[in-house]
Amino acid sequence: MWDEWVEDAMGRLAALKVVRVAKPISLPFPIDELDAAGGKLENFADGPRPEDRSAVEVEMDEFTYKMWACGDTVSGDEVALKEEKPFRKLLLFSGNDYLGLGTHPTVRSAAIKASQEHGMGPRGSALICGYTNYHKLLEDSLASLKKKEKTVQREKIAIFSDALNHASIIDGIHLAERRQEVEVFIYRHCDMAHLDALLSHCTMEKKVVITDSLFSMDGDFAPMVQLVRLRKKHNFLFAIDDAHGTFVCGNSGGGVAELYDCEDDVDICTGTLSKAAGCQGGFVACSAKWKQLIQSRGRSFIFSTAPPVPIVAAAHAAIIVAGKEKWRRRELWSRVQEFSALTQLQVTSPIISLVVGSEEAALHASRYMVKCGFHVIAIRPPTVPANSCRLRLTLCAAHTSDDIKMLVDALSLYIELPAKKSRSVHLGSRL
Ligand SMILES: Cc1ncc(COP(=O)(O)O)c(C=O)c1O
Repeated sequence: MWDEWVEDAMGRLAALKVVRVAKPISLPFPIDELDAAGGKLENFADGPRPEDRSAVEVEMDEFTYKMWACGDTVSGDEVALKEEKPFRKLLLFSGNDYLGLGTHPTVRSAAIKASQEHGMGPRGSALICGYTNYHKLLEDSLASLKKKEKTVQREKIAIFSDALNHASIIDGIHLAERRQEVEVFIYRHCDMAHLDALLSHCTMEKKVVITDSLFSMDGDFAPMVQLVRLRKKHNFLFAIDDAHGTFVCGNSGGGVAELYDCEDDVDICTGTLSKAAGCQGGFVACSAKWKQLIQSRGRSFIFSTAPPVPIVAAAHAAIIVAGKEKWRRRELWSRVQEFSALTQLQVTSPIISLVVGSEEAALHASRYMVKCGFHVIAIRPPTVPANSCRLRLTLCAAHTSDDIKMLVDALSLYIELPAKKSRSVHLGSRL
């Protein structure tokens, strides 16, 4: 059905002569899959190297450290970055670079080489002059990772969105609402009975279900199996935001749909290159038909400058490294298991949500952790609902088993054992 509707929309766009296609620009240095870094895409390893640690070791100047540890707010303006200032070493447990690829030598050299040869271009939107052979190569790599094709709505659309979806989805829905193109139905977080009921009562023909695949704050997975079952029953377009799953989940890093073996049941998969790819930017993996429609109608694509070539080259290199260095995913999931075993908490992903309750309690816990040498952030409203303030920890392949033990030691002052059953962990009242 959706294929026919997309074809129909394309037909209308063609009649209006507003179908757009990006015309690739070939940059002077030809690239192919083995040569995107300007040299060979090599320098792979079987396990962690000393330089991997730079993904999780950070320093904080004494002033900022004291302000954080004492609970004062710091604007960042007061900090004079003088070399002689003492710096505190902290272990980062709050980033999203899950595989530590942002600091990988191959990714670095791809960006360096591309910036030396092409600068920060292309400085134009993809439809104008911003679609280079680097962008095409990255697109094709992402399409094969996600098993998708390379490559004027009149009726309203019903959008069904999980209550805890990411802000970017909510903002996208608001934009569509303002254009009076959609009717929105919010279903309770991961509540498939609620979603089923909403779908059953909806008489609109075109239905879309959109969900985070791995929720960014709670670290829980969308119920993919049940969602696929509901898709068969209600014939909706199934869209997932795989920002935290891409490169992290599935044997080949294809994401949450690969993990649940349902890639063909996901119609549209969005993702980011700023988390486990360690770079910047995002993508939409979809069919060739959808790609055409998005290229012709997607306002943020049409009216936005294309990403700079060095970032595109680095992101492509990151995909190659993530495919070759499978140990990174193994290490990451080992750290998840170790954390789970040491705390006896039911942790299911590298995002660990320790719900504290009040804002003050979360800030207190974060201050305590920084004093112990861990960069751990308190998450507060509006990011999460009031009274479910939390510490959000993220694990990385560059963390060692000892890092996890030290982290758990520091947290153990606060963690109530045995674990609560829920995926979000509640800290003890000492906070
Ligand atoms: C689920 C989800 N989607 C989208 C994004 C946006 O990604 P980016 O920061 O690359 O724009 C984020 C980032 O936090 C996210 O968590």
